[in-house]
Amino acid sequence: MDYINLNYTPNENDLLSCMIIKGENLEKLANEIAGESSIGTWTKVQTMKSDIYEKLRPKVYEIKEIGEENGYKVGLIKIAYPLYDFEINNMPGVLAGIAGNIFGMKIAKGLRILDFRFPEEFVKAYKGPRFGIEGVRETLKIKERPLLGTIVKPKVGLKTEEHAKVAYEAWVGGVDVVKDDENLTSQEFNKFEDRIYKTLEMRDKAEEETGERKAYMPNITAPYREMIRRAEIAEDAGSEYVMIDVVVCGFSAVQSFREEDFKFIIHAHRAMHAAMTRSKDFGIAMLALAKIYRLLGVDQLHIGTVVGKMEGEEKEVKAIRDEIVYDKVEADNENKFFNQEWFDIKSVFPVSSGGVHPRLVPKIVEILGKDLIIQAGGGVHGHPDGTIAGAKAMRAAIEAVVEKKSLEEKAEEVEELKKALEYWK
Ligand SMILES: O=C(O)[C@H](O)COP(=O)(O)O
Ligand SMILES: [Mg+2]
Repeated sequence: MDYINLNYTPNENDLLSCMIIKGENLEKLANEIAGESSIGTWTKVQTMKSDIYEKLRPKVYEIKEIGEENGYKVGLIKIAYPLYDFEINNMPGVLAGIAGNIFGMKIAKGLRILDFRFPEEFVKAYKGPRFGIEGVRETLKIKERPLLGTIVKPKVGLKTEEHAKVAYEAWVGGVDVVKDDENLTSQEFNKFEDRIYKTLEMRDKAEEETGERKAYMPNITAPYREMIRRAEIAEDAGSEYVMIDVVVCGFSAVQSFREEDFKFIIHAHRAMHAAMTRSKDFGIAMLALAKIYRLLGVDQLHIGTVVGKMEGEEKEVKAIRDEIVYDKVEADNENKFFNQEWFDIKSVFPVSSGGVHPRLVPKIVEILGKDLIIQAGGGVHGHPDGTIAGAKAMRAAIEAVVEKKSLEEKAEEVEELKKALEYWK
């Protein structure tokens, strides 16, 4: 079987995949990757028919040697798969092919998927976000400025009443959205059912007192049926949002959840993504995952901060932002390897979270723009004067950006910001 065809020009209906591979012989490796991810195996099989080969075989249409590492060749390859290979609206099934067995092949000394190009028919088979940036802004009645979020801290341990009180303080201090942390689910000390009602009660109180829209993002991460049960509780309690740890819950759960009848804004936390995205040798780039989550239909997705505590370089994080925000994305051959059209699929609100505090806000907005949800956990609840002061300081930092003032200038007006700037150098 030969899947190499360097003269092939991808058809607009092909699903394309781009990856960096490492091995002794790039052609041989690319050929095996193409086969293993579609119709091939390690040997010729008597059951293969010529029409299967004709209709379903992928084509490796680009192989570019880009270097050498530990005696192995490193190359960038592109593969085109005919859509006929797939059940197109079954994301787990599709990934079992194009991002399945191939990572474990002995012959591959490195294999990192950088990008996919999803063709029109494929894109249109998915729901995409229900709300997108526009819908979220409309719900929260915030037109232009970045949204301010916080994560209740400590991550786990607060009792339900304490959790609701911290949320309340964050809201009245100026936070728009309060979320559970990724590892808070329904522990003994803070049961989901109690937490959601008590926290939403506090949301209502904060809305009344501030005259602003406030929202809570309860984490419904759990085995799927329990996730649904918790979503029903969230619906009953009057939450606009649910939060899902999308990587650990899995592609099947995320796709299914979006296909349910709920009308929630879905906040996607990406806990565990780095197990797939961080290694330069093996894995899948966050950009490729982000495109998948946009198709599946999350409304908000953590993409990184560049300047905060989590790994993620400026160009990469910006490229991820482009892929989830814009309708048409052009390849830059550095992080984005394909032009991608999103047709009617809505945008996803990018979320910058992890190690954020007021001093970092101007830089984050400079890099990623105003269509952003800026979240700070430690950067709110770590303020020397507590949560309300921390929320005020973060909100003032966002206002400074909007008003085109320096943080120092704004700090002259807002004592809490001044203190935060002194505390977090
Ligand atoms: O879930 C998150 O995004 C993190 O918990 C952020 O927390 P931090 O602002 O304290 O880093
Ligand atoms: Mg967290």
